[in-house]
Amino acid sequence: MSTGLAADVQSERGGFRLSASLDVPAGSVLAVVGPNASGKSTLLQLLAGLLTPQQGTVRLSGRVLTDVARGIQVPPEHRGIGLLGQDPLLFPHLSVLENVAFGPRSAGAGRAQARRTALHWLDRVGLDGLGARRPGTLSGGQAQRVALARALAARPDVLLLDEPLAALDAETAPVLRQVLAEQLRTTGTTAVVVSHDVLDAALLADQVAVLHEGAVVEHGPVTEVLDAPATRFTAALVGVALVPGVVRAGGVHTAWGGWPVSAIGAAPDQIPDGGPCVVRVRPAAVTVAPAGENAEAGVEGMVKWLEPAAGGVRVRLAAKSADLAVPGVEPGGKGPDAGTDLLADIDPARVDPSWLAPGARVRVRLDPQRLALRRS
Ligand SMILES: Nc1ncnc2c1ncn2[C@@H]1O[C@H](COP(=O)(O)OP(=O)(O)OP(=O)(O)O)[C@@H](O)[C@H]1O
Repeated sequence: MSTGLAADVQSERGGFRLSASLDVPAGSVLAVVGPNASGKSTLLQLLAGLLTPQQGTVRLSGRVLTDVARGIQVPPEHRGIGLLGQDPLLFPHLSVLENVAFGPRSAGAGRAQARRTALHWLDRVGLDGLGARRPGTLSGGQAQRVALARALAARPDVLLLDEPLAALDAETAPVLRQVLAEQLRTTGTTAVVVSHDVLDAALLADQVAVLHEGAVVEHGPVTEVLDAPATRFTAALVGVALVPGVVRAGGVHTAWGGWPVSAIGAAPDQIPDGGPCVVRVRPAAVTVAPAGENAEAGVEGMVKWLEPAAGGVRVRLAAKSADLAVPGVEPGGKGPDAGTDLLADIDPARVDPSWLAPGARVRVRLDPQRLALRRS
């Protein structure tokens, strides 16, 4: 049966407070994304019934699973909720096949039927032929795949997945992401997927909730939230910079340069003259060159650090000099991506430590056509 999950919970454990309200409509997938220690696993434990909140309720299709005020806490095994945690927790004394057949058997399937179901799921996760092995003989990634097959084979009303692809290598993760996406879609399973990879949210989920320090800071359809992050936390997760600026006399002024409002690709209708604004800058809008090159174009910035990125190197840039500051513009809020830092992607062929290294001064140019503007 397809079901919907609704929770409104407040929890405190070891000095960490979580307060979250979410609604996962029947048959839809919610991605919960956020940095380390933001409370993602805690939230799943509260939904699964492994943890009791200090206050709040959890309901599944109108059935009360948790209601602190009424003293109701349905135990995990009676919730109709399957949890695949970061630790695969396979039964060590059972074979791989028996592990996967466990759910169907518990749900009343006969031995032969449960075996067929288990073989099907082992095949789907690319582990056919390993059914007779014991979990102790598997690699970490293989064990994670068995755990995924076991979770899928049990066909719970709601599936909670905590970083289901984290232990998998770069070749296996996309294959299993696809298996998972297909399974969730074709069975209409209601699911909550925790990840700090926004790709999981983009490919698996309908809705996304962004957690930061135990609070939901953004919640909405995946395409909207990831395309136009409203908070710096979400922007940091999707690799977009939110640069503060001010609109004056039809122009936008930021620490990274100024442009006529009309030149900006996606501009809102009305920002009053003198009004603060936020310019959304994707890495693709940023060009970086050695400091001496094209001195007339762009502004100077400083390389903070470099990291590998898909198809190149991602650079974090700081607007270092004081003369880049825009008078009257608040330099930025709090958080991991506060301030005027930019991200840029550089083709690996152009990466040369003689000009591109932490601390180096570089020339930075933004393409106004690729920027988006909104009120602050
Ligand atoms: N059993 C526990 N007892 C006390 N505090 C805990 C316990 N488990 C987690 N915490 C704390 O709760 C906070 C949130 O942890 P949680 O595991 O929910 O975060 P997360 O977003 O899932 O992180 P990660 O991405 O690193 O898995 C952290 O500060 C953590 O130290």
